[in-house]
Amino acid sequence: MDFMKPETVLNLANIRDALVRMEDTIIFDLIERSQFFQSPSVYKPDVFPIPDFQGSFLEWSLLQLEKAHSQVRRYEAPDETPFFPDQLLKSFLPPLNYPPVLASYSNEINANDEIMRMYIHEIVPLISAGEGEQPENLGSTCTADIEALQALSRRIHFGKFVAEAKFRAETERFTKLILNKDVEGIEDAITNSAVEEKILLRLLEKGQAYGTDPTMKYSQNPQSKVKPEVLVRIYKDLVIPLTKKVETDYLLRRLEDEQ
Ligand SMILES: O=C(O)C(=O)C[C@]1(C(=O)O)C=C[C@@H](O)C=C1
Repeated sequence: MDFMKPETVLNLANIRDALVRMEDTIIFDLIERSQFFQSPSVYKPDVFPIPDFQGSFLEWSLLQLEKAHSQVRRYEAPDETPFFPDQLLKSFLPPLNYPPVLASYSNEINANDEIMRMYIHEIVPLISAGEGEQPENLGSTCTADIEALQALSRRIHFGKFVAEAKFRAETERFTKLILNKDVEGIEDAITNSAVEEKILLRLLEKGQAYGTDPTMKYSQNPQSKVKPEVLVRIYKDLVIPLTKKVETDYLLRRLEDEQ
């Protein structure tokens, strides 16, 4: 899909292809993070004497990166959602002027606080190499976290494109549901259980393939770095439900643009 060509962005098959590719990035990022211990000091506020900053080492690191990336226009792209939208810097490059494909309020749909909470409290304990601290790996842990968080955020906020494509395909049906503020009805309308099942099955296969050394496949006990069942659980309980929440939050406001 090409963000300069709106028709390619709102094609549900293209969107789903992009989501499939993002699985690979997410799995590899989680595998990368899994070699380190939990290291709670990365996530607790005010553990380190960071000058002029109150918050965790991870928050500080991610903010520095977002400031730098905002200057190379990362957050002008409609598929990138910052964790610190109020603290970005202006780019000295000319603006990109992507043709609008999403509703005018789409930047206000930002699930990154929830993604951060879910990642720290649910995903990190599931995938880390052990509990406790690894002081020599604070930086590597934190950069692995940032990669994983950004990949998860991009995937989950892709729900906006899915929602827009679905709204355009069934405008009348969604208009009724939105006017009735029928959250359950919207959730039902955006759910495609067959697609979800396919994703979970594919994750199981990918987890078995990517997480192991392929030359060891005939050995008795090839070790997965992140257990395939854990990947499935992360998607089933966290990634897909949050994607659906982004879709629903986006759709609930979708008639604002029609007025
Ligand atoms: O592919 C879709 O139709 C989506 O809405 C995306 C997604 C997902 O998160 O992967 C979410 C809800 C559907 O039930 C199926 C899949």
